[in-house]
Amino acid sequence: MRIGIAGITGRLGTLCAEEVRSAGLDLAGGLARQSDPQHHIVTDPSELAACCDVVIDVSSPAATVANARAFAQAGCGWVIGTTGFDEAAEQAILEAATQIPVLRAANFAPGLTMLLDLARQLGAKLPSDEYDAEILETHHRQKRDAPSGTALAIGACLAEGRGVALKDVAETDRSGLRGEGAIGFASLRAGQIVGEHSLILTSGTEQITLSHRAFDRRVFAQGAVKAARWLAGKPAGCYDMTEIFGA
Ligand SMILES: NC(=O)C1=CN([C@@H]2O[C@H](COP(=O)(O)OP(=O)(O)OC[C@H]3O[C@@H](n4cnc5c(N)ncnc54)[C@H](OP(=O)(O)O)[C@@H]3O)[C@@H](O)[C@H]2O)C=CC1
Ligand SMILES: O=C(O)C1=N[C@H](C(=O)O)C[C@H](O)C1
Repeated sequence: MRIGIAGITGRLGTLCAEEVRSAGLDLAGGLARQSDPQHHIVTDPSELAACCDVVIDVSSPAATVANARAFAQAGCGWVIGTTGFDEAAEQAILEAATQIPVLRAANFAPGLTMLLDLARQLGAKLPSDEYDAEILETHHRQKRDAPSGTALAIGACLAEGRGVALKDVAETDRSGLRGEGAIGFASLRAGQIVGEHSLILTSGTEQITLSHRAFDRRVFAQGAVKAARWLAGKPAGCYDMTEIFGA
């Protein structure tokens, strides 16, 4: 099975390449902003897609629209770990998923995949007029997007459990009073912290916190490679990490 990595020179992409090799799979090449023919690194996503069964994309939202077109045209699978998309990128992903298999996960870690399901359950069971929901995420100083993709995914699952859409209740600007039923977000950026997320639900009489801490970025790379192996040859559509780790 031939795997390509978009963002191969990055923090996560480098580790994904190592995991592909150590799983005995064929690392067909990579995509970055600078080509490097000696290491099969190209700048054109069509060139990468032409030699891959699946591409693991851990690059940048700026690359997503072009990647979507190229991968859909070539018919290769697309595992998306990138976060921080705008509306155009979201649309491009949905369109691509009508033509190719797309597995999208803001977080490839097994524990976090479980946490998403727990968030959905808590949303369904703990009433939003009694339990205030806050999501706190902490990452390294190089991270560009906030809230993190994982924080937004936790919020979306909690909102789903509550029977509302996250966009209607998300609060990222914390000036003024918190809204009724709001899901609040807070972000910290410091040092080399790999990734920490907490969902905190607080009533007048108790508090429950679900927390996840990734202390080795390899947990994401391993999940991404498992996802790529699973996705190869699947029908077109949208998939997520519950296919790999259950929930
Ligand atoms: N799903 C998950 O479990 C995880 C997701 N992530 C997400 O993965 C993404 C990458 O994170 P990280 O590795 O830390 O980031 P880095 O900045 O370290 O790496 C980004 C990579 O993408 C490439 N790149 C950037 N812009 C473009 C572009 N316009 N076209 C093609 N390639 C581009 C860079 O190439 P160059 O070197 O040439 O600049 C580099 O290889 C982020 O969105 C992050 O949130 C991160 C960790 C876990
Ligand atoms: O940029 C990162 O590093 C991470 N990004 C993902 C996110 O935005 O949720 C996942 C992980 O927490 C690390």
